[in-house]
Amino acid sequence: MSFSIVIFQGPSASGKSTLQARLGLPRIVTWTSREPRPGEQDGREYHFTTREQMERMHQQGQMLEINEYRGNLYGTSLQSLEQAGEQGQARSSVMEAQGAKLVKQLLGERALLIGISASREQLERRLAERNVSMEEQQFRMASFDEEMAALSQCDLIIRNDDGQLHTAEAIIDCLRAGLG
Ligand SMILES: Nc1nc2c(ncn2[C@@H]2O[C@H](COP(=O)(O)OP(=O)(O)O)[C@@H](O)[C@H]2O)c(=O)[nH]1
Ligand SMILES: Nc1ncnc2c1ncn2[C@@H]1O[C@H](COP(=O)(O)OP(=O)(O)O)[C@@H](O)[C@H]1O
Repeated sequence: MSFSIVIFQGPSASGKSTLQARLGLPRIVTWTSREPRPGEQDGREYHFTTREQMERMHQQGQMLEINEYRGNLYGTSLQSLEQAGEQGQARSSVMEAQGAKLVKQLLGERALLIGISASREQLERRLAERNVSMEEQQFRMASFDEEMAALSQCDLIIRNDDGQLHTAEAIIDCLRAGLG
């Protein structure tokens, strides 16, 4: 069996982007209506756009999935899915739980859902170390319980607690060898 898409899900700061980069598959750049954060570039972290534009794209059938998360829309366009890599090559994406569930329903066994977990205390500390404001930290932690509960829908859950990064990376390296 071969996977078309590998999706990382889990709470904020659990290490989804870090492990996605480690996997090394072409990354799908998704769309969001949220404001870019300092240092983020349009077309690199996300395609930044308006809520109206995303809703229009959705109505026109251009989106694989679209979901509201913490007050903003996030979604994967069919075009960005096609553009991410060569035909037949698996791609990777990071999604919140509802979107990941939808893609799994749509693509079935062609989608591999990898959940990343870590404790609440550790995630709060990681966010604090990233110079995120207190308000933003609370905002991002608001979905912690929901994201942790939704790990049960994953095909595989990788623990990425403090001190576990090497093990988590070693698991990803095994997957990379298998996907290559
Ligand atoms: N459903 C869905 N979720 C997405 C998509 N792109 C990003 N996300 C998720 O939206 C959530 C919020 O992302 P972001 O605003 O970057 O904040 P952070 O990951 O908490 O720092 C994360 O769980 C992302 O993985 C997408 O195309 N569809
Ligand atoms: N096992 C770990 N122990 C300590 N810090 C980690 C670990 N894994 C990731 N980090 C750090 O936590 C922060 C959040 O990681 P990131 O991959 O951006 O998370 P996410 O994409 O889930 O929001 C980064 O600064 C990253 O270097």
